Amino acid sequence: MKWKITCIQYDIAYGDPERNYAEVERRIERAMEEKPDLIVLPELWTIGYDLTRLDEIAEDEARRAKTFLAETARKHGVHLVGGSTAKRTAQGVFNTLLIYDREGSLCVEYDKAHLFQLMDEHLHLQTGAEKGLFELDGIPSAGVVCYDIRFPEWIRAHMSDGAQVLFVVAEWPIERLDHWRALLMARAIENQCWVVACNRSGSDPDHDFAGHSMIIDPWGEITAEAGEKDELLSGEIDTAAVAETRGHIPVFDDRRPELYR
Ligand SMILES: NC(=O)CCC(=O)C(=O)O
Repeated sequence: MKWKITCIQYDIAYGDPERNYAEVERRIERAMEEKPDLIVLPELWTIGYDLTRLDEIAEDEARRAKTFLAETARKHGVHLVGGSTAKRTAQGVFNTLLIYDREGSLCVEYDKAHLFQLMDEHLHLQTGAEKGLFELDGIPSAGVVCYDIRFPEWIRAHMSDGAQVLFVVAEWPIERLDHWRALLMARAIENQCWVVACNRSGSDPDHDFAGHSMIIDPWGEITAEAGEKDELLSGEIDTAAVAETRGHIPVFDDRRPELYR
């Protein structure tokens, strides 16, 4: 399967859902001029990291984001890795990644599993406990959120279940740009999978963000990479490269899980 992918890297308005919905709608319209098969949005694109006002700006059961993403996917006939939003539930607020296929059907609702203490997530959010596995056009895929990429065992658990493409949505600060690039490349190389990572650009009151959304092939080569500023980053992936790479160095056959305790 070949997919043309566009990552919408932009400067999320802090704590301002109205502005963000309008901005993302406009940017998706613009991205569609290139007719991608799949569009990716960043982490917490509805509110940014304004976690102290979640009472006001988190969405009950992520209803608004779900309606917007489903309708947008259907209207444009595009798969939407719809970034994440702050989802209010009876158990508290989750940082939730939503993925829709081009018919507007929900493929996966993944709650970020690892909360990033440096950005106070542990004070305001709940941890998820389910994997972000799904299929698009019959391709087994996985989606995770930002800090999750620092946990290779979590990503491996997805890949051992057969995923071939890893989608990462993020708000990753600039001071750890070298970690962002190295971790994404490592996840691609060790799992012999495509990595499609969409970060935000710009700043909020506490952080400057890195941009550098990227697409990495199963050999670990970066095939597309954005700069620091707002950008529509486009690239193509061919999922046949996964079987080729896994056939060349059969890491998954050679694993010795009985040793890894
Ligand atoms: N939003 C996040 O999870 C940020 C993670 C991060 O910056 C890191 O270094 O890890």
